[in-house]
Amino acid sequence: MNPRIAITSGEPAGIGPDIILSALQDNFAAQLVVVGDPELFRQRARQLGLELEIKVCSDLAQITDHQAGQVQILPTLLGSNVECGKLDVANAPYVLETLRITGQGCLDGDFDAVVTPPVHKGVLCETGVHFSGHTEFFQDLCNSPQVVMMLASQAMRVALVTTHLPLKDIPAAITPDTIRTVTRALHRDLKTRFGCDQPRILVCGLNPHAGEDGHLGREEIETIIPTLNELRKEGINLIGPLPADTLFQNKYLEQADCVLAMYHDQGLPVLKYSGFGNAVNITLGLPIIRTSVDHGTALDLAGTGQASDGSLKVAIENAITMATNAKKDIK
Ligand SMILES: NC(=O)C1=CN([C@@H]2O[C@H](COP(=O)(O)OP(=O)(O)OC[C@H]3O[C@@H](n4cnc5c(N)ncnc54)[C@H](O)[C@@H]3O)[C@@H](O)[C@H]2O)C=CC1
Ligand SMILES: NCC(=O)COP(=O)(O)O
Repeated sequence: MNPRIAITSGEPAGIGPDIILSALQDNFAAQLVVVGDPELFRQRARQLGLELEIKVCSDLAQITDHQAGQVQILPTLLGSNVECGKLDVANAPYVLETLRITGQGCLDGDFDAVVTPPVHKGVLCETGVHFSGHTEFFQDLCNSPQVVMMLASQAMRVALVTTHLPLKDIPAAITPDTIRTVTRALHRDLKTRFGCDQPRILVCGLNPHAGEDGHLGREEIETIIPTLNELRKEGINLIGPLPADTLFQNKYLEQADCVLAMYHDQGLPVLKYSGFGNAVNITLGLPIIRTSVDHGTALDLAGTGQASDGSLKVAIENAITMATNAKKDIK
C-alpha cells in the first residue's frame, strides 16, 4: 500500500496554495491529502486558471491514491477570507491548526509523513505564541529532545547546529552538549534515512577563519574542537572545523555526505545559491517524517502563477521515499 502523506496549506495569502495546486497536477505514488480549507483551494485554482478536481474527504477512509489533477482535502476552515499577498492574523490559528492536525496525525499513525509549504513566522507570532519555525513547532509537539534542520539539494546537504536564533544568541548556544546531540542525530539519520554507511560530516567553524588559532574568537579552541575530538572517539567521521568561507568548494564537498554549519545564515545561503527552488528541508531527530520547501511565502507571487512548484515536488518525493523505506523497515 502506498504511504499516506499529509500536506499543510501553508500561509493562505502566500504561494502555498498555488504550489500545491500546481504540483498535484502531476503523478505521485502515494495517498496525498491536503489539510486546509477547500474554498481557499477552489478560489486559488480559479484565480490561477487551473482545472483540478477538489475532492473533500470527511474522514481518513475516503483518502485514496493520488491521481494527477485531483486534490484530496481534509477540511479545516479559515478564520477570514484571503486576499493574495495580504497577511491576516485572523488566519494564523488556521495555519497552526493545520500543523497540529498533521503532526498529531503522524504521531497517531494516520499519516506516514507531513509535507509543509511555507508559513509566515511573523504573522503567527502576532497571535501571541512564539513561533520560530516548523522545526521547533514539531519538536515541541513530538516532545523531541533534539532536532536538526537539514536542507538537501542536488549539490550538497547542509545541516545546522542552531536553527532560528538571533545572531547575538548563537555563540552561547554552541555548547558541547548541543554539538554532541546534533552531530549524533545527524550521524544516525544519515545512516538510517539516507543510506550513508559511514557518514562523513564536514564541520564549519563559528568565527572567521575558524578562529585563526584563537586570534579571531575562541569557540573553536574551547568548545568545538574538543567536542569533535570526543565524537571522533565514538566512531563519527568528522572533518574540521574548517573556515566556512572556504569549505564550500568541491574539493571538500566531494569528501563529505553533509556539511554541518553552526547557524542558519552560515550554511543556507550557499545551498540556496546552488539549488534554490529544487532543494528540500528535512527535520531530523523527530519520531515522524517531515519535509518542506526551501523557500518562504513569496507574498509577491501569490495568485500570479509565477511561483515555482519545484521544491514542493522534491519535498513530496522525499517524504514518499522516506515513508516507503520506513514501512519496509517495519515489515
Ligand atoms: N518553510 C517555511 O515555512 C519557510 C518560511 N519562510 C518565511 O517566509 C516569509 C518570507 O520570507 P522571505 O525571506 O521573503 O523569502 P521568500 O522565499 O518568501 O522570498 C524570497 C524571494 O524568492 C522568491 N521566491 C520564493 N519562493 C519562490 C518560488 N517558489 N518560486 C519563485 N520565486 C520564489 C520571492 O518572490 C522573493 O523574491 C518569512 O516570514 C519567512 O519566515 C521562509 C523560509 C522557509
Ligand atoms: N530557511 C529555512 C527555514 O527557515 C525553514 O524553517 P522551518 O519552518 O522549516 O522550521
